[in-house]
Amino acid sequence: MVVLGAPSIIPSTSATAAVRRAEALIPTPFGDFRMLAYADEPDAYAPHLALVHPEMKPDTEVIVRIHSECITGDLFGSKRCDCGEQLNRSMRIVSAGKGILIYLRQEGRGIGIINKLKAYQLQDHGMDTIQANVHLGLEIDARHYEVAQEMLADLGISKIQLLTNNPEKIEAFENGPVEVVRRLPIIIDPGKENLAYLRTKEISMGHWLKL
Ligand SMILES: Nc1nc2c(ncn2[C@@H]2O[C@H](COP(=O)(O)OP(=O)(O)OP(=O)(O)O)[C@@H](O)[C@H]2O)c(=O)[nH]1
Ligand SMILES: [Zn+2]
Repeated sequence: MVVLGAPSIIPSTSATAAVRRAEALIPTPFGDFRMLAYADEPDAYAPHLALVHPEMKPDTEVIVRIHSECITGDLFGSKRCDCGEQLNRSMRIVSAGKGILIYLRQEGRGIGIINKLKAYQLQDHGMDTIQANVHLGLEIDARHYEVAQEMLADLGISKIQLLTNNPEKIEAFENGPVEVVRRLPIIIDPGKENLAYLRTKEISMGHWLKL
């Protein structure tokens, strides 16, 4: 018999702003994961998600990807960015390494899908990804990573190997409850549609891309 609301197989160790609200097994082409939803409100529409390998061991240096929502790239395969390919590759790496993928609901570097589409339109008229956000009166990058650290702490994790090319993500972990012991690059070969975007990330945002 399935008992709804049964105790989690992954113990919860904290209850901060990101409260674990629900979880279930999700079989994917990359393997099985437990999907856990974290939110302030019990029935929040867009909770942050953790995809946890069923054999993840919290007392090891867990391989972690912190992925920011990109509906255009992740869901529809847009070639304007590298997000969809990064997501697929991350799931493969995380599955093989018995790690965790955290999916943060901060679409468009935190400005939301409506503003991201407006920014894309400006980019189609010659601005780069930074200039477009500035033109709209928005932050270049409005993302935060505290919630990801809270989720990792909730899962009992204190040391991670972080899959990223973004120096700000590494800095965000300094002095926090979770230590990044190693950075693992996740570089996607550029295509003609995203080369300029990736170059801007490398040159103006300091991403470690070696293009
Ligand atoms: N505002 C804005 N957001 C974008 C644009 N292209 C992608 N994004 C968003 O950028 C976020 C992904 O950021 P990236 O800079 O690709 O990667 P990252 O997460 O910072 O770094 P990595 O860990 O190395 O992948 C997602 O939330 C996307 O929706 C754009 O042109 N404008
Ligand atoms: Zn994207």
